[in-house]
Amino acid sequence: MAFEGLADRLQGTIQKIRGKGKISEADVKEMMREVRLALLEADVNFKVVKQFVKKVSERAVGQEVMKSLTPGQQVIKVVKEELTELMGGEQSQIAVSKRPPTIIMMVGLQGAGKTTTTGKLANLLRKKHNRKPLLVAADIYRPAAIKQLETVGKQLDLPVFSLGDQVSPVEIAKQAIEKAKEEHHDYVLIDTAGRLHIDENLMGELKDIKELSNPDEIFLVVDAMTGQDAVNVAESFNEALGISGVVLTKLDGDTRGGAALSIRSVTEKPIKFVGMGEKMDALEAFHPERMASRILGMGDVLSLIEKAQANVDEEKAKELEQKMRTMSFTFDDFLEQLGQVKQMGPLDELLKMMPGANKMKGLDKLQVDDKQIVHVEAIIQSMSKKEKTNPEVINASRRKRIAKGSGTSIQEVNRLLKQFEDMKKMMKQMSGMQGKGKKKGMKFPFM
Ligand SMILES: Nc1nc2c(ncn2[C@@H]2O[C@H](COP(=O)(O)OP(=O)(O)OP(=O)(O)O)[C@@H](O)[C@H]2O)c(=O)[nH]1
Repeated sequence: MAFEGLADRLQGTIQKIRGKGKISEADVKEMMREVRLALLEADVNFKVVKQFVKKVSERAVGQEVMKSLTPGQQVIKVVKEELTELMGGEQSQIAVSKRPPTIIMMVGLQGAGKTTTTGKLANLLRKKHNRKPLLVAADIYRPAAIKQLETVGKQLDLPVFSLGDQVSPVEIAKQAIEKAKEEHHDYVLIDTAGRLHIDENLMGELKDIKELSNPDEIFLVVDAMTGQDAVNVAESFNEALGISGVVLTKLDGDTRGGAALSIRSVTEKPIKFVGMGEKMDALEAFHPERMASRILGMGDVLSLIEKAQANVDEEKAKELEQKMRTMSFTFDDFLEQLGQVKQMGPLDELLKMMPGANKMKGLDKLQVDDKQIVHVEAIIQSMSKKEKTNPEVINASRRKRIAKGSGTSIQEVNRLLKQFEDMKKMMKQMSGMQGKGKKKGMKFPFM
């Protein structure tokens, strides 16, 4: 899991001071020593670490007193705010040209994920922003690169502009932009050549394309797994070409986090998007504050909610809520809820966004098994209508029949019945609590 070591260490440090009613300078010093180590271990640039620790220390010692927080919580708040700031503060938006098409140049070293990201970004622009992007294959040095972009285009059902590998990239860009104007594409995404390392030829060509196409954005794609190398690459590209933002790929891997935390501060250019997997929908806008929460174990609840909103039918959600309140929740509802959760993506990914998730030891190994869900579904489908509505009628012989019918075991049937009972109890507690204004952590009912 990305940021795991950093998250563990920072959360350990925070745990120590969380409840403290008083915090001395020595406490802050001690804490800052651990924060410093945690950041260095996560491969964050040492200058960045130094500045960060200095800022947090100053603010933590000279805290204005807020009544609603304990001193321990105030220090945590400072750490979170500064982490957010370090990653760019506000979420940064993608440019929109006043005179369409908006032109985006995608640059980066080979293997960083440039071509994949170009496809993902076009997909996002179309799906989320209702745009009509044109993809441009301008990497003529690696014939496979053109094919790769064409494959991506086919997969997404998006047009790809290509003139083969005998025409110069500058000419390709020029003609692509003309075509985009004619055909009313509002975004042009130019996939430029990548090399194994930065050299003058590459930069020269990129500068030529930049000069001709006058792009609204130049996105540098870097691989988060390469840590400080990614930061150095960003610095070089920015100096030579001037970039407008960074896309950090492979954040789904177990990167220590150094690149994510250093790039903004070193290059003064924002991280705009993060790649979270190989699939074409695995690109997310980068939210510094959410990322900071995630690192500090406060959970990325907002992203989770957004994901849920994108996938859950609102009408149905309301209906479900009503049922939960009136306690008329049945196994049929449960089945439907399972279906909706499944649409949100693999369960272990969702779980990782929950507050305290990286405290749950072995979550990575746990691999919340989507197969398990299939079993649960099979069990429910083997129940009669009456059993689904009134599970208390399910006696021993019915359990045997259900297990047989669903190809599972009696133990599994028992477990599900028990979980369902527990879940109903929990719902009762929660709906009872709402009136009193108390909060309790939500749990995935069937975990
Ligand atoms: N896990 C994961 N893999 C990714 C991500 N982004 C890209 N990849 C993978 O990284 C590999 C390289 O991606 P490409 O898009 O081919 O790289 P490129 O930078 O275009 O390389 P060139 O075309 O050679 O310049 C591919 O196997 C991608 O599937 C990501 O966010 N997560």
